[in-house]
Amino acid sequence: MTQQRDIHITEVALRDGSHAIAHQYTVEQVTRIAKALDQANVPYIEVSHGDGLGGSSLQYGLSRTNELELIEAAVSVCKQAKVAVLLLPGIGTMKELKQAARIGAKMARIATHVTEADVSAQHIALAKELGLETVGFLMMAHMAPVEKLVEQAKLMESYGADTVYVVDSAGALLPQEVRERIRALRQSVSANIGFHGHNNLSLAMANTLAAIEEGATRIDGSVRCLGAGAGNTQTEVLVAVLDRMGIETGIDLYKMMDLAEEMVAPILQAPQEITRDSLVLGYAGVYSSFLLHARRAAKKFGIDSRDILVELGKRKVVGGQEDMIVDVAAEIAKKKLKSVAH
Ligand SMILES: CC[C@H](O)CC(=O)C(=O)O
Ligand SMILES: [Mn+2]
Repeated sequence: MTQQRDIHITEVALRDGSHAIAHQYTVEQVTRIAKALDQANVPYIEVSHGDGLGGSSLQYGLSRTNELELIEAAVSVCKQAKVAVLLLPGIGTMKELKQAARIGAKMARIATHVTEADVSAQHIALAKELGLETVGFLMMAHMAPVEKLVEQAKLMESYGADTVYVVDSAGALLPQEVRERIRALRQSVSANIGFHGHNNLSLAMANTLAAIEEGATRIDGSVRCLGAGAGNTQTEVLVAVLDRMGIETGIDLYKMMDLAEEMVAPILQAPQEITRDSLVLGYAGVYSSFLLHARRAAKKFGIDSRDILVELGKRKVVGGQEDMIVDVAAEIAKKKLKSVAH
């Protein structure tokens, strides 16, 4: 089934959504959901641990099921969709990327902090060598000025990335800031431009539309918003909105609505919504995937998770520094004890 598409959507519920369910996907769930997404004509379906290939660990959260089994399951039921994998150099390795390609992944998204594109060079080169469609994924895009983002995107393009993404990992960007970033990239790189939003400030949809209006053609969505923090731009809603705008995604809206309601909603222990914690992520500019870790640390030390998140924001902590969450929580608890003693 080929169709002319104005916007190419990558569905991330089976990867970013894994954060929201503490990486507990089963083969059965992934098979059912991937099959339904494929039948709804979604072009790309990302499957990996929430922190990318190799993420299953005590630091990032143990997966219930080996991600290679999940990827294999998705590949086995996709007739037209391409299965994508995410890889953060340092968490995932070349070996895992090769394994993913061997079992049928067709797209690799290589993610780095927005100022560290240089660490993606070898992984992007390997992905191209393996014949994968390759994306450079610049995370925490709110933390760098526009010129820096452009410089880093150019690096990824020079390594061979077909597409470069602006990733609003903290859900902290405002629509005007998204516009500036996408516009600047459009003027400076020839690669496709993509946008990945988080809904911590309830701006994922507005930011996604701003990105599209400025020329982004690769867009991430997640069924029922399933993703870290308050989740991502809701795919089935995005498909409906773009349809109203006369923008073609090639995706069957009713099929998306049905799978969201019947397959994804029942997996969730609680609806994906903007809670006080996820709101603080966007407000303080903290990595969305820190949310569950901060909640656990808050419980352990008997403190408010918002205090941890605000402090992490002040210290500009980035992905890979998850161990800081417990350190910060311990410091806050100590200060609290001292102030009670005085
Ligand atoms: C830890 C990887 C991260 O979840 C990637 C991503 O989706 C983001 O930065 O938003
Ligand atoms: Mn994300």
